[in-house]
Amino acid sequence: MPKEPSLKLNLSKKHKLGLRTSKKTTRSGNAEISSDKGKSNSRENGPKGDSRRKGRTRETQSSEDGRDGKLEQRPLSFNARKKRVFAKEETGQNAESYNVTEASRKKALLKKGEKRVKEEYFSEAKNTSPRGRVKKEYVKVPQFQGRANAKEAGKKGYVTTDGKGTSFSKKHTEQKSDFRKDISPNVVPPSSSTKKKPRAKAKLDDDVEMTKKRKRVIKLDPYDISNKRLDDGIVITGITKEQKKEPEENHVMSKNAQFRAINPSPSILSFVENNLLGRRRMIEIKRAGYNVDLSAPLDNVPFSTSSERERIEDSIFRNKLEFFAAAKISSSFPPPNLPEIAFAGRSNVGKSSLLNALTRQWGVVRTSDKPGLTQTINFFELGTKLCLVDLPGYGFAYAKEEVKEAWEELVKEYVSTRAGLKRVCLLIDTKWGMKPRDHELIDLMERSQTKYQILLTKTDMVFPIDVARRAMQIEESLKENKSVVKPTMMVSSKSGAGIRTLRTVLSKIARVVKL
Ligand SMILES: Nc1nc2c(ncn2[C@@H]2O[C@H](COP(=O)(O)OP(=O)(O)OP(=O)(O)O)[C@@H](O)[C@H]2O)c(=O)[nH]1
Ligand SMILES: [Mg+2]
Repeated sequence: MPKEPSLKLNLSKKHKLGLRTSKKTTRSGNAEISSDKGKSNSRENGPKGDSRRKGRTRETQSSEDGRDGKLEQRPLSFNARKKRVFAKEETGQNAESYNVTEASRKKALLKKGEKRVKEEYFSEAKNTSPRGRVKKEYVKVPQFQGRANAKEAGKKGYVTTDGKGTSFSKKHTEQKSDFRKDISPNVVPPSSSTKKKPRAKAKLDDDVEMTKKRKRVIKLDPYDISNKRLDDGIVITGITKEQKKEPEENHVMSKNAQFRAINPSPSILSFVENNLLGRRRMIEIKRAGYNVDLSAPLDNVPFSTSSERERIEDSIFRNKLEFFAAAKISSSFPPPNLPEIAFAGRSNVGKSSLLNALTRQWGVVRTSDKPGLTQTINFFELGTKLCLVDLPGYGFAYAKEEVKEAWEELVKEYVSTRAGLKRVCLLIDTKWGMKPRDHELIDLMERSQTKYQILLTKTDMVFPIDVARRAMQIEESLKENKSVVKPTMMVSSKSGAGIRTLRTVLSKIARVVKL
């Protein structure tokens, strides 16, 4: 504090000296620029360069301090530089503390477009401001604005070190004009700075609010559905979760709405009810007289004894189911000695399970919950009357693309060329309905005039009304087809629903057909 009056005196003297002093400082400024140029590379080369820079900063300061011999020598820190930005821009008194000599020297340095010059310029501002009271008064409020300016400067390429950058020179032109204002004692009255303060404070408040908001957004995990605030529609990167989902949901909703709008025919509805198709409660099945302790309980005669249940109504299906051939290529197909009924459909739709359920010989045909288990065309004899053929599935399967394509080609060849093939049961998952691959196969069978019948599977997975709707939907879509055999069958290998009816339909084929 005692140094302050002497410093002011010194500055005013230099102000009067004017041109002579400025010439001197300009020369010294140039000399420093050239020395800086020599060091600029070393600055970029890691800690060694940094230590040199620090050393240089000390030297520069000490030489300048030597001029007035009053300021403390110490290395520049990043924070110190930032603070000095405010000291220069916002504080009138600080500006006054600049002398003209220093101003003209800085002007010359800034023209050279050196980043280092900027650093020094701010360091000078720090050094020329008396430590203590002044700093406390003026640094406090504008600090934020100064930081913002520093950030802005960074964005605009303020720190371009090539000396040619336009953004750099632009910024320095602004700095120059600001600097002139600062050195003029009339331009920055203390009242003007106090007028600016509320605005600065408002901006500061806004900034703080913005920072808070931003922080809140970052804290939210967009994939955390447990976070209720997300469901409330808080903006995440400009789009709410609800907005994001809207088109997709609309699409799904419209499909669902279409499905729900289907009115099944009375015959389909009564078939579903008579066969207890669809998802049913255990108590309902019990009340209807079925023995729920048995596998596939609905493949049963209601209120029957055990012996009655074991007696399959159609004699053909009482025969033993025997595997006799597997084919990976069409040349390995066995000779068509028996009428054949093939089971086709997408992978995992329940083809193999249905063969077991029809014959009540669980385990003869291998099944799996992993799509793609059946990879060859498997031929099963049912006595001497009928041949059941289990085809590999198409669509999604755990197999290589080329392998799946080969299966598909094999299936297509079989259904379109096989002599002795009397019917293809095309299995469709009730829940998912028909898919493009199913339509492909249907088109092929239409072209080759192969008789096919649609079988809805896994009916125990959906509500009875939806079983009826699906059957209605498929019948409507295949109204024009010639090779399709009606009605659409509905079954569940698990509950046994619809199995007895299917047996009756299929055994008729064996009886009617003669090879
Ligand atoms: N809930 C229910 N599950 C079934 C039904 N039929 C079959 N499944 C299950 O569906 C899965 C696939 O059955 P699979 O008979 O192996 O199906 P697939 O059509 O032969 O499959 P690929 O051989 O891969 O073409 C198995 O886990 C079965 O238990 C059914 O009617 N209801
Ligand atoms: Mg299978």
